[in-house]
Amino acid sequence: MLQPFTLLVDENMPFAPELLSPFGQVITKSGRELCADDLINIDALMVRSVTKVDETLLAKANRLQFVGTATIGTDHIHKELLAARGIGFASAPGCNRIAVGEYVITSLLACAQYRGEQLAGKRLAVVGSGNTGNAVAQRAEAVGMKVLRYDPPLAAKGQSHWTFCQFEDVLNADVISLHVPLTRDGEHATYHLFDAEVLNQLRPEQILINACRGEVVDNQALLRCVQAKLAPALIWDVWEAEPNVLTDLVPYPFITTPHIAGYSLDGKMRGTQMITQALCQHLNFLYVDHSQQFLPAPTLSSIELTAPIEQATLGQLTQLIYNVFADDRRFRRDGLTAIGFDRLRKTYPQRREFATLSIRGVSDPRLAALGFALDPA
Ligand SMILES: NC(=O)C1=CN([C@@H]2O[C@H](COP(=O)(O)OP(=O)(O)OC[C@H]3O[C@@H](n4cnc5c(N)ncnc54)[C@H](O)[C@@H]3O)[C@@H](O)[C@H]2O)C=CC1
Ligand SMILES: O=C(O)C(=O)[C@H](O)COP(=O)(O)O
Repeated sequence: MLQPFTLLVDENMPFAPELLSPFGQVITKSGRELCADDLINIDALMVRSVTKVDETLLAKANRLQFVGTATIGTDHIHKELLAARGIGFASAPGCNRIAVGEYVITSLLACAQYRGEQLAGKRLAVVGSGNTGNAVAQRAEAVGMKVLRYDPPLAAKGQSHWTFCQFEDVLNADVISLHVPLTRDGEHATYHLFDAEVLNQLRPEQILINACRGEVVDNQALLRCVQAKLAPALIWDVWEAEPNVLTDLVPYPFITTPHIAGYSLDGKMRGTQMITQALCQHLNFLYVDHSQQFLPAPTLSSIELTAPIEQATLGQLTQLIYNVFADDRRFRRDGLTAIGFDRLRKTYPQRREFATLSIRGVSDPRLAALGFALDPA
């Protein structure tokens, strides 16, 4: 008897059943709990970052022909293994870049307001000038910051129009925002790129943001710095060894969250849509994009501004759409155990991107650069 095409999908992948059911039977399961037996008679596997796709997971995969991850990062995927076994693979580059940009700028504006500082004129160093780093750079420039880019692999290619800075310049920037993939080998490995030696050169007046991967910063070394009151202000979304966070470090950041910087509903939808499209290509099917019809209308879609825009106004606007302090509170209260951490991510409230808010009454280009929609009426 002909077996139906069967897809195994992480249950924490919004809109996956809607988009993937035309291909065959969709089975959903907790991505953290997937094991080799689950892969028996599975044709396509769709994961998120919490599933390690390696020899162990694929040990009994007798029919697997495609793996998709609805994420930007791919450090959880043994890509060489997939290639060696002739299994197609796709990730979702850039899917949640806007969400990361919005997380960083919202947190940064809040931090600056709290410290009574103006961001305009300050230097922000983006470490990793790819999709998320550039989303942050665009928003930082929108609020008047001077952006420095540090990206040796890209600089070595010599094809970019950016000017790149040295690591020393990064260490002297007012704000340092990390946006590199987690890599453990090679000349530009990022594992503990910010180790004790680097962290010890930073100062409390600075702000250090990690919204890429926890292992890029030595968390124990960072803890020693904060305990010695020598660390920069921290905006902290990712942790070494998630979902087991270094709880001693949690009280210190200005804002801290359970790896949700990229968790806009729009970004998650883009991730699902991109791997659906890639599966279509793999199967030589014609792809028609129906994804937008599943996104709900935003709760707040329009607002009128009546006064000139100051930094405080920008901060208020960003928090109107993205309440980062609510994420921070929930994490500190409920996210410090592995179960709590995963539960917060699984039950993450609906968060929309700034583009869903249309602003009337002013035509300030900063608003468009931050991602808001401008209504000329
Ligand atoms: N917290 C969250 O929710 C999210 C985290 N991420 C993480 O952020 C990472 C970056 O994402 P994208 O910007 O979209 O990736 P990307 O691939 O577009 O850009 C990464 C850039 O980092 C550069 N790079 C690599 N090694 C470097 C090094 N040693 N020093 C400086 N630059 C280096 C690369 O040349 C590249 O230009 C992802 O790999 C993922 O792990 C991504 C999305 C959401
Ligand atoms: O896209 C990435 O890379 C990320 O870090 C995702 O936002 C992580 O989300 P999950 O896959 O862990 O749900």
